[in-house]
Amino acid sequence: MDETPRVLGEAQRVPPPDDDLLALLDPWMRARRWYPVKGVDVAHVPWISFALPAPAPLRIELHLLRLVGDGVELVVQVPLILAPAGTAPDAADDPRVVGHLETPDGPVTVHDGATHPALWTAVLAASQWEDGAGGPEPDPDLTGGRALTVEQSNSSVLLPAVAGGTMLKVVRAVAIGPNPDVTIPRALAAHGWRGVPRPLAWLTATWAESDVPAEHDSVTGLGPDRTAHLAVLTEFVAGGRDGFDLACSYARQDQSFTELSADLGRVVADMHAALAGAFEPGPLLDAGWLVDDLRRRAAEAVAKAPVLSRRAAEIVGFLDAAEGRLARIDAPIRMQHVHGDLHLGQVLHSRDHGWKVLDFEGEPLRPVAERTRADLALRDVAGMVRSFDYAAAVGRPGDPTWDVRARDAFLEAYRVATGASDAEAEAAQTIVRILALDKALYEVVYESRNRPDWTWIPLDAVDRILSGRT
Ligand SMILES: Nc1ncnc2c1ncn2[C@@H]1O[C@H](COP(=O)(O)OP(=O)(O)O)[C@@H](O)[C@H]1O
Ligand SMILES: O=P(O)(O)O[C@H]1O[C@H](CO)[C@@H](O[C@H]2O[C@H](CO)[C@@H](O)[C@H](O)[C@H]2O)[C@H](O)[C@H]1O
Repeated sequence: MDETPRVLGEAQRVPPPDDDLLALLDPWMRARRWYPVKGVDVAHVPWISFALPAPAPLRIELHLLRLVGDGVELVVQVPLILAPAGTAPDAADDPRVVGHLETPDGPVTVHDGATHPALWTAVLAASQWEDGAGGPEPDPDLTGGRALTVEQSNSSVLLPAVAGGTMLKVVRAVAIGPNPDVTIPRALAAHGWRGVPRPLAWLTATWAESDVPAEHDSVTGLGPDRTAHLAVLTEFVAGGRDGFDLACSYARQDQSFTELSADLGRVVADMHAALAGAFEPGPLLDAGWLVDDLRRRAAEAVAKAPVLSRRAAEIVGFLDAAEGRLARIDAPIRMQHVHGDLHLGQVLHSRDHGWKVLDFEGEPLRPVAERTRADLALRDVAGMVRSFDYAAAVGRPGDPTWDVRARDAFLEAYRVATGASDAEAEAAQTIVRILALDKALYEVVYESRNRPDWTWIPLDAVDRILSGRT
């Protein structure tokens, strides 16, 4: 095993995009599914850029741009392939083509790098590989390789012939510091938990203190950490079906989901046990901290989603009442590492392997520090509870109790698997209900920025929870 860390640094730096390239990227980025702040008025500020070795006449550039403005301060990665014009694909309406540029070397077609085999090869070669994962092959077999087009916050590429079948995730919203989607699955796999596909390789970028913008703030986390993961390669879950698609199709056919959701409850309990074993334990829950945090997050959601403003007073009232309920909880609740954005779209089901859990990045709209802090395992439980509601809203089952039955089966299996005492189970019920509101508020912001047609789904839930219904 090559012990030399493979990281992008000073030696790979290239100039950031010029005005022409920026002008091309500007509208293109805003229209991408992964663009994290749709409809928000932000500027695209070039930050740092790297080049990867590329076969002539191609150029491979990874641009990190800051999205700044309107309360937003994020970093996104835009990997590009620059090819002489006339090299296929070239059609302006091809989704893989960003556009065309005149350069001193002649006309160039700019490709979305995440969809281009030359980038996949270059990323695999520049990545650091897990011990025993085989390491980069000089000429990886990209047969069957394809960029996924499913809804997602990052760009994923299926590479069926690389390392026995892998998924390459090209990170879009860059987490500053070690990305939890690399560190957590690695730690879980090392701990012996088999419920997560094993990360095999990852691409890291580093920069100098002088690159950190003077006006940075705590939102991006641009500061002491000067590294980020730009891509991660993980084992492919063969035959894995996206849990949200699966649940929606069960709902559509009015087929009960209780058995699968009970299995999922057990897997989530196992995941929490493995996370508790793989990482240092967090502090005991301080109800005062939780209420303050809920109030802050709710205020942020109200500020970001105008549709929530007329519910602001009710939300405050709900949290005031929650404060009293939380203060009455006796059972000690230990905080720990959690998934952070658990929902049905983050789990894959296959006949051979049951449920596998993906994407430990946490909620992509939150600052990294908030995503990696010790938290309540019940936050993941609440995330899944919300997801059964989404599946019912999309799948429209004939049975009006479809989601309640799926949810209850999940909660009961989780309770049994964690061995919760009666007092703990009662406390959990209270907390999950409160965290379900927190999640639904986050979802209203997420949907209004990404899928406005779906905003009604979490908004209905907000209204139900505020009015005391489930
Ligand atoms: N290891 C894997 N094996 C099989 N499919 C995967 C794997 N990782 C991701 N996928 C598929 O890609 C989709 C997006 O992956 P995910 O990690 O959730 O990315 P994002 O951060 O973009 O949401 C998943 O819903 C799943 O369908
Ligand atoms: O999977 P991501 O890390 O990209 O998470 C974000 O996008 C999710 C949607 O893709 C969003 O999840 C919401 O929609 C799901 C159905 O598509 C549903 O299962 C979830 O319960 C619901 O929260 C997630 O909130 C967001 O962070």
